[in-house]
Amino acid sequence: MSAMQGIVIEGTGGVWQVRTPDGTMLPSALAGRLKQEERDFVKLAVGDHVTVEPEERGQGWRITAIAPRKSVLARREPGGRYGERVLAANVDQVCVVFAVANPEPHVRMIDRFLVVCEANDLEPHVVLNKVDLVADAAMIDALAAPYEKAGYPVHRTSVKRGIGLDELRAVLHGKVTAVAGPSGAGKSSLLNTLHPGVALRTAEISQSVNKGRHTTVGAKLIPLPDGDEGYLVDTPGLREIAMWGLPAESLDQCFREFRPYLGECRFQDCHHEVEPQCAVQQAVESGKVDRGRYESYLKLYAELRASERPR
Ligand SMILES: Nc1nc2c(ncn2[C@@H]2O[C@H](COP(=O)(O)OP(=O)(O)OP(=O)(O)O)[C@@H](O)[C@H]2O)c(=O)[nH]1
Ligand SMILES: [Zn+2]
Repeated sequence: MSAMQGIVIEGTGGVWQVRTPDGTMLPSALAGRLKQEERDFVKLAVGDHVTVEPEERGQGWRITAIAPRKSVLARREPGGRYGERVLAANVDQVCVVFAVANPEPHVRMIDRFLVVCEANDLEPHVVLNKVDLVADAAMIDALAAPYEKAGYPVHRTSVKRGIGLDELRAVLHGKVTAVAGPSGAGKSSLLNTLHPGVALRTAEISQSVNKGRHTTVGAKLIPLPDGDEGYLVDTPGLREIAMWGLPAESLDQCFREFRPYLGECRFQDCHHEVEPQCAVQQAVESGKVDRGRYESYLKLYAELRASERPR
């Protein structure tokens, strides 16, 4: 047998499960040469695309090459002292799932999570679930509007009535997707309806910017069944990626709809708070940027600044 290509879907105790395109699982160990080259920031992670070769003796496989990553889901350490801890590589997108009712959606929390996605270069999809619980479609449209206006895809779904499920299935198809959202939003129900048998340890979104927990997170990739070629990222702690280490100064970049105005402010180091001739504030005044989104920015900016102050 010769070299094969695959994707790392799980790792425990130095044994990595590499899945080939036909679904075969190859238990593999990192080749000695790669181990030596390995530094904190290039550690093998689930989602890595690798080349494996059969061991000369025995039945195992050796990982002999790691392809360059196109994205990294990482937890930045406060102050950046220990570099990043990579939870998963090559994650394509995040489905941020909220219920339109029961529990009530918390829009500031949606904004917070979109910032986390932007900071990690992950493509967010907003999923508004339980649309069966709100009879007034205009209310749902009002909830979706700021996100649609900012350029995010918004999907309206109901597990109960079977609304929007084909659309969401198409979003997951062929992609590596992380799913996040508050408890009770219907994440498990959605995934189980789309792909029966798929179970995730989904995570609640942390209310606080920097209040992450130092627990160990073993992420896994779950192949979607039925030859779908997509994967779900299973991590019990998406809260771990929070916004640790995100400099307050780069928060404005994480509000996608602000970007056309950045650099247009009078002051180069404008925080878009109270400064005169601020292009972002002007965009809010003229209705080009949603005021609620801007208020989220102000709140998160203040939080990030507070956490940067020396103790
Ligand atoms: N009416 C209605 N109820 C739903 C819908 N989707 C899920 N539910 C219900 O909402 C409750 C919570 O759903 P879960 O799928 O457990 O929510 P979750 O987001 O996985 O929650 P955690 O596991 O706590 O993170 C369950 O009682 C579901 O039956 C929906 O589209 N409409
Ligand atoms: Zn400004």
